[in-house]
Amino acid sequence: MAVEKAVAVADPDIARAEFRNAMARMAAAVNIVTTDGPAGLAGFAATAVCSVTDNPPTLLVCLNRGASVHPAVTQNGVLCVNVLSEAHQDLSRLFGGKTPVAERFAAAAWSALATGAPVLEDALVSFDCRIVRQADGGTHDILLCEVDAIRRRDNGQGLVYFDRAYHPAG
Ligand SMILES: NC(=O)c1ccc[n+]([C@@H]2O[C@H](COP(=O)([O-])OP(=O)(O)OC[C@H]3O[C@@H](n4cnc5c(N)ncnc54)[C@H](O)[C@@H]3O)[C@@H](O)[C@H]2O)c1
Ligand SMILES: Cc1cc2c(cc1C)N(C[C@H](O)[C@H](O)[C@H](O)COP(=O)(O)O)c1[nH]c(=O)[nH]c(=O)c1N2
Repeated sequence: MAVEKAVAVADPDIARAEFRNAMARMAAAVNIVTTDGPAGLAGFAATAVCSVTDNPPTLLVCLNRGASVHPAVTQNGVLCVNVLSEAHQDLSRLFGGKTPVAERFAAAAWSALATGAPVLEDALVSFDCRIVRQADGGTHDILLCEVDAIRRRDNGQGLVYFDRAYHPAG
């Protein structure tokens, strides 16, 4: 095993950089989180998504307070977590960059389930959610999301983000 350095992270700037380098070594599923409603249509690429409990079915999503999508997501109070397949790398790049909203959504086909948040037609699975609580995570808001509806397909490989690059999960 190659041994790497251990780093103390007292300096905040070094801590941030070292934390990001460390997080780059944590493989994560890639999702597109969408919303629609009175505050408008929006969507962003997200890896900070995980399961909280199955009773009631609940996910958490960490959303940067400075993101352009933040007002739409939090004011609409609904979102859909669309889990991406290996075929969705280009779509993820669109939703993870500074592309205008209309251009992001024009690149794929969408439908809706219970909340009206856009459901990606060929997602591996889509969790249609209501935001039931919002916790303060500093630069990010931690959104606790109860699942109202699920759509799943049983074929296709996942998409993983690791070492700042996309990889097929299988
Ligand atoms: N949780 C997040 O907010 C998050 C996650 C992944 C990527 N991003 C953004 O996507 C862009 C490209 O990311 P990258 O992975 O190629 O390189 P990067 O060096 O910016 O990030 C490396 C890793 O650090 C974590 N990270 C990055 N920014 C973060 C933030 N603001 N808060 C908490 N964790 C963060 C993520 O796990 C990321 O994969 C950057 O602008 C980054 O901020 C944000
Ligand atoms: C692979 C990957 C993963 C994530 C992101 C990016 C990328 C490339 N981004 C950033 C988010 O997608 C980005 O803020 C918006 O899409 C574009 O920024 P604006 O919304 O225009 O500010 C991101 N942002 C966030 O608040 N929570 C997250 O979990 C993630 N995860």
